[in-house]
Amino acid sequence: MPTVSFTTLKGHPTKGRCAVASRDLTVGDCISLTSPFASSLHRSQKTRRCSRCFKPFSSPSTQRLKCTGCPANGETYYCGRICQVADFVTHRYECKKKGPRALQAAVEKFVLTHGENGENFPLDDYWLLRKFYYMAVFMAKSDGGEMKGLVPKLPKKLEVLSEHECAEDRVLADSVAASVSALEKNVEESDVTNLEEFFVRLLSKFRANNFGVLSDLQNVVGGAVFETGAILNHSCSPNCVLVYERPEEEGEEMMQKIIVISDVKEGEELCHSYVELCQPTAERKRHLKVSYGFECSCRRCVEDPDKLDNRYCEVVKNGYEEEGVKSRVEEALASAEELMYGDEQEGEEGEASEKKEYDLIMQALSLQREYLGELNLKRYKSEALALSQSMLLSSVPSAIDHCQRVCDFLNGTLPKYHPLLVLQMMTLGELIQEGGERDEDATAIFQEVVPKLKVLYGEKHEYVVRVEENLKFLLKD
Ligand SMILES: C[S@@+](CC[C@H](N)C(=O)[O-])C[C@H]1O[C@@H](n2cnc3c(N)ncnc32)[C@H](O)[C@@H]1O
Repeated sequence: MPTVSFTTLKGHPTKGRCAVASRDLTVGDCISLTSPFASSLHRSQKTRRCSRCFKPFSSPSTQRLKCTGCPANGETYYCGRICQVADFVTHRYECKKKGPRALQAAVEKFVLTHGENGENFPLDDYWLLRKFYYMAVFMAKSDGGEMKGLVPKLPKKLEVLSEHECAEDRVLADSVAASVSALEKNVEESDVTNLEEFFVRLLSKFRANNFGVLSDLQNVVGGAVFETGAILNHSCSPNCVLVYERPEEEGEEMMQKIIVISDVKEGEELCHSYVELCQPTAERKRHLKVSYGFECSCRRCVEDPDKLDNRYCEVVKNGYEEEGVKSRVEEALASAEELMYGDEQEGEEGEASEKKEYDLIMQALSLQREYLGELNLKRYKSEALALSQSMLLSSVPSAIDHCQRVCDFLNGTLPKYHPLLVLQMMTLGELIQEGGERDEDATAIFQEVVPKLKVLYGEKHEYVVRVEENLKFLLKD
């Protein structure tokens, strides 16, 4: 059941509405647990997860129901009958056989207006926008059967959310309106007169209010609109984080959980971060302006000019640019990337090629470690790349070294309860345990990580169980 606790809605002079704590809150308090208003799985995940609840399939070919009406390029799978039936409310509009035949053509036309393969358009956003629209249609219909005045009938909470408009939205709205109008003609009579205007508003609401749904490992697997989550404003030093709970029982929905990560006094505003926090102030501000239409005036951006900005580009030894070190670093990294992502090369494969990639990254990294500061973003990126490569190569000592440095970076830049930091620390503990030489260090890390994992993912989550078992094993020795 959706729950919202300990929050009151207030007006804010510059941000529109805001959510404030209605009592003192402490780390770990959950202020909201809600299912999505509309959601859409990313195309890359279509065969791997249930399209309604996003639960991963244990293996690609088993335990999943395929929608027989969907075209080959738009496969839709469900974890079971309950999810399939529940999703039909909106899926019937997008599914070729059961829905309008004009849709496929409309989508294709739409995609073609954005590059040959739709590469200029975030297609996953479009699928979610459509779901959002169909859900709004469904709500409007069940609320009186009229399409007329659909905008005021959008979910009430979203209706009053602040909107921003940008030229990009207008162009996009034009195309969406064209494809949906093709769709409408074939489905049902529509009273929506000015589709373009309608979609500018819909897009503005959508852009400012949709969320990337993250897997437990912090990869984006889909998008969704959550009415409660959408009420929280942004801060670059947030007191809340969002995590997504995957359903346990068949038919349950994926839930967005909002968790308090620092103590909050009654009356204080509750915020989460809309953007990646490990980036310089100017970058965060630019992203917020472009994607959400506001000038960030949070404490970190204004009152406390970011002390991290200098450290993100810190050079600790002279000559990085002048003596050509920078270009040597860039060359080595470009060659590594060419090997990793370029066309398949003849010759070495598998481990030999991975070793070569790793050596090139290390060539760059040894120079970066000598010349750049510990929180320098470029150095951090190479360190993270070297970590994945060393894990591919099953080289535990190198992986421990890189992982430790990545954790040090995240520790210096993220809030203590940030999922990325906590998960990276869990990995570090596991690598050290696997290395077998520093059990006390692994024990100390796990002891620090368990309470944080519990705060973020709950007492019974598989990560908590796993780390507690590791701890038990280490303490037994
Ligand atoms: C998801 S909504 C948040 C709730 C919104 N304030 C409302 O009135 O319902 C996102 C929008 O809120 C506003 N907003 C959020 N955080 C802000 C901030 N730190 N400063 C200024 N405006 C902000 C922007 O208009 C943004 O597009």
